[in-house]
Parts: sequence; C-alpha cells; structure tokens
Amino acid sequence: MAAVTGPVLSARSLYRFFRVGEEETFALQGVGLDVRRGETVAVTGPSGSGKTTLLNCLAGLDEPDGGTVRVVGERLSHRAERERGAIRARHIGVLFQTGNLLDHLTVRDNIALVQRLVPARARVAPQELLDRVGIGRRAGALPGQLSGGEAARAGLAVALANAPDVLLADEPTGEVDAETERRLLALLSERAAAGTAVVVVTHSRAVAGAADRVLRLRDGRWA
Ligand SMILES: Nc1ncnc2c1ncn2[C@@H]1O[C@H](COP(=O)(O)OP(=O)(O)OP(=O)(O)O)[C@@H](O)[C@H]1O
Repeated sequence: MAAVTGPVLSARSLYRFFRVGEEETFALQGVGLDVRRGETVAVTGPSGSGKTTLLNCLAGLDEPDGGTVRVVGERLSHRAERERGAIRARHIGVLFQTGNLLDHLTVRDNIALVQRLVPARARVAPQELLDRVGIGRRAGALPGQLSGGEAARAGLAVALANAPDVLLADEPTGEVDAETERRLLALLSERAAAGTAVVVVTHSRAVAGAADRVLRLRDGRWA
C-alpha cells in the first residue's frame, strides 16, 4: 500500500438531518475532523448532540447529506454501500453500543470471522486479543452468555481484530469497572502507538484524559 501522508481519517463539512413526520433534526451541521496515524481523539457532548451520528458517518454506516469522509486517502462517503463495506473491512474497526458480535458464534469465532474478511496482515491471534482485553477464559462463550462488561470487551477485541488504520468506538468503557477501564485504555494506547487513528465517543474522564485531543459537540457543531 502506498504510504499515506496527512490524516488517515478526514471529514469535511459533514451535514446530516433526519425528518420524522413534521419534525426535522439537524444532527450534524458542518462538522470537520482530521485524525492522524497514532492520534487519539475523544468526542464528548450532551445526549442528542450528534456523537453517534458522527461516528456512523465516519464509519460509512450512514451517508452524510453533505460533506465528505476520506479514510487512508479513499473517499468513503457518497458511494455504494457495498464499496463502503469493503473499505470499512480493510481499514476501520468499529465498536458501537449496538454491538458488533454475531450471536450464534463464540467470541473466538467472531474474531476469526472478521479476520477472514481481509487478506492477512499484521494482526493479533484471537486468543491473545481476548487475553489482552481480560476475557481470555470466555473465548468459547456465546455473546448471549457474557455480562455487559464482558460483551463490551469482546466487542473491542473484534474491532481491533484486523489491526485497523482507524478505530471508531462509542463508549468502549461504558460498562466496565475502573480497573478494566485502565486495561482497555492501555490497549487503546498501544494500538495508537502502533499507528491506529482512534476516535472515541466517551463520557469517561479517564478516557478523555488519555486522549491527545478532546472535542465537544453541541447541537451538531463543535462547541
Ligand atoms: N435515525 C434517526 N431518525 C431520526 N432522528 C435521529 C436519528 N438518529 C439520530 N437522530 C436524532 O439526531 C440527533 C443526534 O443523535 P445522536 O444519536 O447522534 O446523538 P448522541 O450525541 O449520540 O446522543 P447520546 O449521547 O444520547 O447517544 C438527536 O436529536 C436524535 O434524536
């Protein structure tokens, strides 16, 4: 792959609005963001300020109504869903609150499946990833057999399975205790040191404190 100079994740002037009946919500109103390799950006903001909408657009899971998203120099926005999916599989690890685990596969097989989607690259074996997030002993469990905190950690392991260029995480430490949060933060900073650009939506002071930059959204704009 050609060396990428400049930001590995770049968003320009993102707009997104939703209409439900007569009601219009302007969820994003001209948001831009550049994240470099190895950089960790924390996004905070009150409920309804647009954090999840922003992550969905950055992940190519949602199309902005205006603006562009580029990942590793490739345009992600305004192209077919199939193409977005291929770019996401190659470059982006996603951990959202809705979960990224398939219910009928064990935790270990969830990681193995994601790893089979893209050609081999420098990545960590499933068991080692699970050991790192502290749930190595639950590798053979089905997602439905995990506690909330264990499921969050399994989700992070899946998101990191392909050593992504970009990690997008929505409240990755929302349901874990302080000791587990420290462990997950150590893993995130290790991945960042290895070159991953990390964007994390969080209400946690510890997570925001560990980030290189903290950005605050309010009513769909940077505050
Ligand atoms: N699919 C949708 N249809 C209609 N409105 C939506 C949709 N998704 C988001 N919204 C609205 O857009 C605004 C931003 O929502 P978003 O989920 O991005 O906020 P958030 O900052 O992530 O909130 P929270 O911290 O509560 O998760 C909210 O007013 C929300 O109701």
